[in-house]
Amino acid sequence: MVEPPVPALEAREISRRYKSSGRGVEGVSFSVAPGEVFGLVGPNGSGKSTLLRVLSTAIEPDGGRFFVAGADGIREKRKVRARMGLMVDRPTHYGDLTGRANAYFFARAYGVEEAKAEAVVSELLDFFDLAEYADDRVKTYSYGMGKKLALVEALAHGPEVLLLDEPSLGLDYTSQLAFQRKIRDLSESGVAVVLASNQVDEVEALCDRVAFLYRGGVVAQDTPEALISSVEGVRRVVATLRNPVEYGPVESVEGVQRVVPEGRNLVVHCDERPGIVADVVAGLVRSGGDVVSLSVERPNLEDVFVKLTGEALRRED
Ligand SMILES: Nc1ncnc2c1ncn2[C@@H]1O[C@H](COP(=O)(O)OP(=O)(O)OP(=O)(O)O)[C@@H](O)[C@H]1O
Repeated sequence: MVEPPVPALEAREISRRYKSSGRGVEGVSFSVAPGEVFGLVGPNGSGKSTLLRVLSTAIEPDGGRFFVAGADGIREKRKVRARMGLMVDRPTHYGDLTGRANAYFFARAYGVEEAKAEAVVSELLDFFDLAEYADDRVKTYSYGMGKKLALVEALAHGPEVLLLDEPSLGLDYTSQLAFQRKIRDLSESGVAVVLASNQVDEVEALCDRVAFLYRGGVVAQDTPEALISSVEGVRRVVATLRNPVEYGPVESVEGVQRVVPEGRNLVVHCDERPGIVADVVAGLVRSGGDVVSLSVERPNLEDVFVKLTGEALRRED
């Protein structure tokens, strides 16, 4: 009989609650195959970072187990750590050292031998357009440069599993493209990637499967296509307004599920029914909105999340 392939990462019923807040994650299970890109999507506070902290062995779960290429995440921490690369959403560095030195020390700490560490770090710094700044002190780096350096560090030892927390948030357009290219290359070479992100366009573009996290638990898990096809009857109306408005009248339009402000846009998640777009526009006008442009878009993962939970992925800050 052929043995089923060993998952690159397997989480079984992971729970971790913070004593002070009583919040965290509860009973989270998923499995990621070698070469698979797996998205973790959920609003602020849904438990993405906590889950990644557990899976990276930074904190122990209260319950459940996890395995990295078969190695037990609780009993075989060293083995698991060596196989994993982690990028946290707020990376910290030694500000007085150069970017190159930071990344080099990281690689050496993972046991990469000197010459190889130097070569790999240079290659990655180059890939992420950091070569020019490689010998500047990190305290002079911008936020985006710090994020790119954290990516270099997560990748330098050649991990089998990559855990990335909001990796492309704060990256400029070119850097986001470089990041996506790198993820595709790594996946082709068999690296499993867990991508915690609320950039739904990027998640749809990169991820083979996605789990939605909500209040510490997984509420749905499937391919982006399957998830989106579950909201066929949903429309996404995006209105650009000249000025921000109180949009209560739009929310009370029949069939409107949720209105989410995004910069100068109002994104209206609504059911598909005859006349709904006209009614949304009327609601915008009643709100005092001066509509600059309006588009009706196909549903995306954000609409799926709204449908499942009644809440938006991104809240107003
Ligand atoms: N150190 C902590 N002590 C107490 N509660 C915490 C701690 N860290 C996180 N929490 C709580 O645990 C829950 C999950 O937080 P977590 O940071 O994992 O969410 P997240 O999905 O990563 O959010 P974000 O998108 O904002 O990073 C939240 O309700 C949060 O308030």
